[in-house]
Amino acid sequence: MSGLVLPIEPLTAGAFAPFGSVIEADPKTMRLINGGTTERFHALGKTEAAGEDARIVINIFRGQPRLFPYVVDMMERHPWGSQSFIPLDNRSWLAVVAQDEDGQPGRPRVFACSGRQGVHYGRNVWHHPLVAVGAVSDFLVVDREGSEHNLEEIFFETPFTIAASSLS
Ligand SMILES: NC(=O)N[C@@H](O)C(=O)O
Ligand code: NI
Repeated sequence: MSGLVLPIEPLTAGAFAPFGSVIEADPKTMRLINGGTTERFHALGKTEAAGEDARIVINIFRGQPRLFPYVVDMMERHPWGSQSFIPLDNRSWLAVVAQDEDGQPGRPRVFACSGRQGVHYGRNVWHHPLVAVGAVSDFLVVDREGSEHNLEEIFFETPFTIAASSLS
């Protein structure tokens, strides 16, 4: 296996806070609307789209399942906007993020996301492209479209490995 084996951590709002937010039906965010017939879990992610002609777009990403052990050899970030991933198939998946260290991604952290947990990556936060697990999986993806180039990729000299998905 290539390089350091990365542990898989449970996704919690606190652990993920340096990278963005967790998109889930958290009772602390809930407010009743529509005459009490609907629970609104409010502002789970604060989208950002910078640049003259920038706008937020809503997409569906159909991800092929990654094979494990999976080699994390690169990270990316979007300097001009945020990016949010919400699973549509109620299938567990992995979110891989890293702190910025002088313009480079630090050691990646791997979070196990349930099929009812999405994540919101803040603007310019290092992350690995979508890591679907187990089967082809659809995700609702909310991110930024605009004229500026919105993708920065860094490849590690020494890659990391996710040994096996310990997802149920
Ligand atoms: N390229 C693209 O839109 N996908 C990545 O940004 C990703 O994070 O999966
Ligand atoms: Ni991305």
